[in-house]
Amino acid sequence: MFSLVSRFFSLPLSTRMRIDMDSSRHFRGYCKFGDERTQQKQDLRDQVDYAPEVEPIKDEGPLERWPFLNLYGPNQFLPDEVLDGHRSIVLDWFETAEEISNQLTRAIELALGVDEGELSQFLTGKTTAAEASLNALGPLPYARMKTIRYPTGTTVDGIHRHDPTSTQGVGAHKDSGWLTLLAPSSEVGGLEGQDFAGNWISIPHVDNSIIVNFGQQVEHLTNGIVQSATHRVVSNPDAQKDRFSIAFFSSPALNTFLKPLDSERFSKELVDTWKQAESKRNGGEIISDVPRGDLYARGDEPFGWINWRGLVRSHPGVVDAFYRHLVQQ
Ligand SMILES: O=C(O)CCC(=O)C(=O)O
Ligand SMILES: [Fe+2]
Repeated sequence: MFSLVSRFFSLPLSTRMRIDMDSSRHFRGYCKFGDERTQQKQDLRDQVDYAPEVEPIKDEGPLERWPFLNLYGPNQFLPDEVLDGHRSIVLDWFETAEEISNQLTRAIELALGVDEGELSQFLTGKTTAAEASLNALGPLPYARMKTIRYPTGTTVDGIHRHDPTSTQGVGAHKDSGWLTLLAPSSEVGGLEGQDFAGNWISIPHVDNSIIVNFGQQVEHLTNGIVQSATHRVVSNPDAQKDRFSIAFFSSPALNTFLKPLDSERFSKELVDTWKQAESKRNGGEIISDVPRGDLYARGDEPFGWINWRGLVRSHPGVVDAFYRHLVQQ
C-alpha cells in the first residue's frame, strides 16, 4: 500500500489530475495541493479520496429528497498500465479496515457494557429508527478513506503555499465520523494529539501499527465517556522527505438517526474510572481547540446529511460541476 501511495504521488500532476475529484459527482478522486482548508487556513497536503465501490442510486425521487444519496457510486482509479494495482490494493485495504472497525466497535460495546449491536446497528444501517422512504432503499453503510501526501518545499506542483512559513499539514480537528484507522509512513513524524489540558503531544510512530482515533459520533452516542481526539499534522516545509499517510474513516450508515445511548446502563467500572479521572483534572473541564459537539449528528435527520455537508463545504469544485442547483435553492 505504501509503495502504491508513493508511486501515485510521484506521477506528473497531469496524470494525477486524470482522476480529479471535480469530475466525480460522488466526491471521489484526487484533490490537488493547497485546495483544502481547516479553521480558515490552507492545509499543506494533497490527497485521493475513496468510499465504498458501489452502484450509484438512480431513482430521481429519493435523490431529490435526499441529495446525500449521491455519495453512493464508483471510485476513480488509474488503469493498471499507469499505476499498477491501484484499484485492487485500495479496495483490499478498504475492506480490511472496515472489518477492523467492526471488531473495534464490538470492543467498545463490551467496554461500555451495552448489548451486542447497540452501536454496530448505526454502522450497518440495520436499525429500526429510520425514515420510511429511506428504509425502502435498504441499509446504506458508508465509509471514506484518503491516501495523503504532506510534501516538502514551499512550491509543490507549481502551486505556492499561501503562507511560506505555515506548518499546517492539517489544522486541529476532530474526525467527524465513527472510528479512524490511521497508518502514517514511518520516516516522517508530524502527527500530534491534544491532551485534556490542551497540550499538544507528538504521536510516536510504531512500525506495523495503526493509530485509532474516535470520531465525533462515538463521543456523541456515548455521552462523551469516549472522547473524540483533537489532532493535527505539523508539516515542515524544510523537511527532507514528504510524509505519507493512509486514513480510513468508518462512518454511521447514511440512513441512520443517531440517538445517544442511555449512560445509566454503562458499566459501573468504566463510569467510576471516568469520574476519578475527571476529579483529577482541573475543574473537570476538557480543553480542546475544537468546540464540543462541532459535528454531532442530529437526532431528527439521517446521518447522510453530516457527510454531505462536510463534503460540500470542502469541495466547491464538485458543487460547481454538479450541484449548483442545490446550492442556489
Ligand atoms: O495524515 C495524518 O496522519 C492525519 C490525517 C487526518 O487527521 C485526517 O485526514 O483526518
Ligand atoms: Fe483526522
